[in-house]
Amino acid sequence: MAAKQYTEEEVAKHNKEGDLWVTIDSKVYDLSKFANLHPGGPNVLYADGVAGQDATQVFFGLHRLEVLHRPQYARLQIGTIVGQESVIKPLAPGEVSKVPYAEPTWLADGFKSAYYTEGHRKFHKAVRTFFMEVVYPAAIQCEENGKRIPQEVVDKMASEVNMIAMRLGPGKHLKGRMSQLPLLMPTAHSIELLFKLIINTELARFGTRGFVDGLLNGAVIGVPPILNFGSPELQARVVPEVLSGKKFLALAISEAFAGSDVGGLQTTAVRDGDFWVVTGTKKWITNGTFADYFTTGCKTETGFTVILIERGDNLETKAIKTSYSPTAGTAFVTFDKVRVPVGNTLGAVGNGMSVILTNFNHERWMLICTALAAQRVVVEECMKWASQRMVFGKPLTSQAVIRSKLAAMISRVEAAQNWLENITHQMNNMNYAETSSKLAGPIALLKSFVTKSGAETATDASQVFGGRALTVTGMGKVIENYHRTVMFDAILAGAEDVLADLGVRQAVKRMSGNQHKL
Ligand code: HEM
Repeated sequence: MAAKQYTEEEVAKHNKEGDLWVTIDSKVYDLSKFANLHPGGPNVLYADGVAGQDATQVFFGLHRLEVLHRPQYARLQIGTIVGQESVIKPLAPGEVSKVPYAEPTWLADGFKSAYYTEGHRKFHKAVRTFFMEVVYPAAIQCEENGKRIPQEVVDKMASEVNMIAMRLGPGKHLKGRMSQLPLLMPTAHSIELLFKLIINTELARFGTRGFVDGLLNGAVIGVPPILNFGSPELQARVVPEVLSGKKFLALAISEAFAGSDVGGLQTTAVRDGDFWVVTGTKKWITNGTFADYFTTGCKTETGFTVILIERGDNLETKAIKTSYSPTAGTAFVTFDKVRVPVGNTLGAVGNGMSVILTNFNHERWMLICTALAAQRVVVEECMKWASQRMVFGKPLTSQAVIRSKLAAMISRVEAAQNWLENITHQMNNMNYAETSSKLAGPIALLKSFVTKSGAETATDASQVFGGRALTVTGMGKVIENYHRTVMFDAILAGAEDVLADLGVRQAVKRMSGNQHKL
């Protein structure tokens, strides 16, 4: 950090081409050489009120703070203004935002919660710190270059904090791993669903929707059927490889022939002695391009059966171009008479539909967490932007129409957060069977609500940011990524309208019988 101090009068003398200084948030920058390289052009820098002046307000109307922290720009700083202190600071890793509604109330100063304890807060801080320090830099890079999550990040997630195992939530797969979690585990014996909620909401704050799925989501949704329905031998062989980040796994259910209507699946598995012979295709398979295993829904003689298929001869994956980053590894998978040991069957033959359907609750709940967290980040971005953007000499927040959009956005995330915490509390207190019978409907309704409100928030946020919401880099980059990708949440793990309908059908089913009359 440059230590030299200048007075405002000294800075003001450097106000022309070839000799150009500006002050931003009490820091003095020498832009003499940079001016011709400036992406916004040199002339804007020579303007009155900029050259030799305090350009803080105009700067933050056009750039994100992170610009000043990029090494190539940070080194333009030559000193500070005497007697002034910088007031604009990025959050330290693990720190909670002070912007109203940027965090759920349980993290806000002075608010109480019926669900969370001091242990959850400590856990939250550790998870946020880990994600910001270890995973976030990779998220930004991979979202842009489309490559899969780097192996060294996977290794750190697995070996340093057991993040891959923890992302699966409570269960026997955590046994023996606890001792490796001193940094993150508030208590050494259990990890209930609120911890998993915290992990999911933290990783969705990156503003990089493709990478969020690329962060081994395939394993998060594809390993539970192995844990719940696989033989002990299969579990012992496959689960440690995946949870240690040595192998990757994808859930392969949807097809070009069938998406939310899983009854229409056409991939077939035919018995041949001790093997299944699997033939067919799967589409939209997240992490499929780099997966080693596929938890696959197949049509068998007596109904549907879920089978774990290992990559090998006759199994091909092709990347599908989608509107989010290829870092997610979205694939088209072809099985051409793939031979799979019968021991890889998950659950009873013909009982695959219930394996698929029970797994959906867990997948949808996870998606609600990430969709909601991403939506909350949009609220934070809009709160900040509407306060710093000046129009007609006043901040955007002085416009009633903007305040009304903020009101709608805030209300939607707060409503969904409270609903999610309630459902999570119920899940924590119900066994697997009860969750399946009582919560499939509420989870489906909440997912539908969160994704519908996400689309509304994407539209509102784009109006707040204007043209900036349309560019991949710069001020509106988070909003651009959000409105380009918001439909993924509305479609993956069950389309929005189908789920809304499922929620109501489940409720109506619970009213069967004659006892409910007005
Ligand atoms: C340390 C000083 C500055 C640096 C390092 C810097 C850097 C940048 C960068 C990297 C961009 C590309 C967009 C982005 O990534 O956000 C940009 C765009 C721009 N900058 Fe600067 N800038 C500085 C100061 C200023 C100042 C004082 C002005 C005052 C008018 C200005 C006006 C602009 C404009 C008009 C754009 C185009 C914005 C857009 O397309 O939305 N810059 N600048």
